[in-house]
Amino acid sequence: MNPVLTLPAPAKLNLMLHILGRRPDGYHELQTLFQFLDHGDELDFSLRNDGVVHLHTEIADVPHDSNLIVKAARQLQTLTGTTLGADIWLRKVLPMGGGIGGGSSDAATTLLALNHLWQTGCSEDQLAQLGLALGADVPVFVRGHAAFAEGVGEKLTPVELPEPWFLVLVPQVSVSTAEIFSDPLLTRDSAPIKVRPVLEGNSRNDCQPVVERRYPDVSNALNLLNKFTEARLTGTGSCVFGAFPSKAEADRVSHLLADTLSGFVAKGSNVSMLHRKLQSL
Ligand SMILES: C[C@@](CO)(OP(=O)(O)O)[C@H](O)COP(=O)(O)OP(=O)(O)OC[C@H]1O[C@@H](n2ccc(N)nc2=O)[C@H](O)[C@@H]1O
Ligand SMILES: Nc1ncnc2c1ncn2[C@@H]1O[C@H](COP(=O)(O)OP(=O)(O)O)[C@@H](O)[C@H]1O
Repeated sequence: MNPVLTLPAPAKLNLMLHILGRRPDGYHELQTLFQFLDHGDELDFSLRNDGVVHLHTEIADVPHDSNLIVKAARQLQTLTGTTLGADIWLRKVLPMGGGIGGGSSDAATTLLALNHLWQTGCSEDQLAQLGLALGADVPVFVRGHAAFAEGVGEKLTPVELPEPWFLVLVPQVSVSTAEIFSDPLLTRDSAPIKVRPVLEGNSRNDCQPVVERRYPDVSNALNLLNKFTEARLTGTGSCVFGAFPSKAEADRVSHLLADTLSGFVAKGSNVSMLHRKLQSL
């Protein structure tokens, strides 16, 4: 048995999300602030010499070849022409369709892991570009630093943010990103804003009113969390989050809400735990 490389795939939060307009291809121009959480999936990678990419873990409603992990691996094979393959296992922790980027993070971890295992020598720029074709959120996970993102999420300016503890509530609904971006009532004309006012807290999530209207469970979660701290939607949801000064305080509120809503407590981090682990290899 070949040695196994085990790496994390952390979640992200969109601390704010403004929609500036719609491009001719239908995609929306955004401004968003990404921070990572010390909480996520975990993947195991083992080298194969026959070029086969085999993900051994099935996830509900996602066929093997549509899984972003498999797609990422194959894209890297195509780009580099390597004849190597991999066996991959996934421990799925992050809720799907939750706006915390699980699929995108799995894809980014796969690109970085296999570039390392296959010794394909791609630069971070090349991997971020490859990742963008898989999803708008993949590049920030490849870069691994908290960032102010523009364009569709690919123009990244690294930022240093406070690293509070977050309580993330997980309403039991999966929100389709495409459905929210096609809603006629979505705000699409927010004025561009500079990083500084964003860091001073002058922001919101433009998707939130549309998601709240369509998903009462999300609206309930926001109302409940708002009783304790300012609550906000991440991405297109369904997850909502609030910041706390300590783990003890976040845990306390989590326990108070536990009968009504599931969730988890995790620390915000400006350097993703994937990159911290890679630096130690
Ligand atoms: C909104 C964000 C914010 O971080 O996160 P999530 O809530 O999905 O995690 C992302 O931009 C989501 O990125 P991602 O989840 O990769 O979206 P994609 O698969 O690329 O796009 C799904 C669909 O959403 C719409 N879409 C997505 C991104 C964007 N900037 N404009 C869009 O109009 C398009 O209709 C697209 O077909
Ligand atoms: N490895 C993966 N993990 C999660 N979802 C995946 C994966 N590969 C493909 N998908 C698909 O991507 C969709 C969005 O996944 P996810 O990243 O978890 O949500 P979000 O973009 O809301 O944060 C899923 O509903 C699923 O159909």
